[in-house]
Amino acid sequence: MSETKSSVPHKIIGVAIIKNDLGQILIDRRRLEGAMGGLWEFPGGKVEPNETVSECIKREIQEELGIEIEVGKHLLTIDHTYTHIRVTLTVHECRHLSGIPQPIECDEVRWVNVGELETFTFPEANLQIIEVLRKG
Ligand SMILES: Nc1nc2c([nH]c(=O)n2[C@H]2C[C@H](O)[C@@H](COP(=O)(O)OP(=O)(O)OP(=O)(O)O)O2)c(=O)[nH]1
Ligand SMILES: [Mg+2]
Repeated sequence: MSETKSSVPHKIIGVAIIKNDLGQILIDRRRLEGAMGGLWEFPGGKVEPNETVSECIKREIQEELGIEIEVGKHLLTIDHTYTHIRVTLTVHECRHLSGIPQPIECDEVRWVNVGELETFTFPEANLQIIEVLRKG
């Protein structure tokens, strides 16, 4: 008998590729304590019950960074299984509207050029996102 079902929890994550007027992208560094601590990521978080992915992204970005964004079109979806969790990253392009990003729920935030992304350490699942952005 083959074992095909994974027993780790599965979460749907809304992920924002937020661009400013200079074409830079906003990244944040996850808190040192906790899962994937210290790694850089694109802002976002878990989709709550009765919430669309777009609603989730807008809410998470307001909660985590204190800024207003416009959630734009879907860019890609990545399904990835880590040792303790399986995530489905639903990635949307977003536009920065107002506010200066604050590291409210993370250690650091930065605007970076697409070409600089490879110099930061991201979770494994992000390699595909960065590849798409570099080609974009
Ligand atoms: N936001 C975000 N999460 C990512 C990225 N890449 C990646 O593997 N993840 C994973 C890390 C986590 O397992 C999961 C995001 O969950 P999270 O715990 O940060 O969710 P959250 O913001 O709702 O946080 P919390 O309220 O549960 O603390 O997705 C990414 O680029 N951005
Ligand atoms: Mg988050």
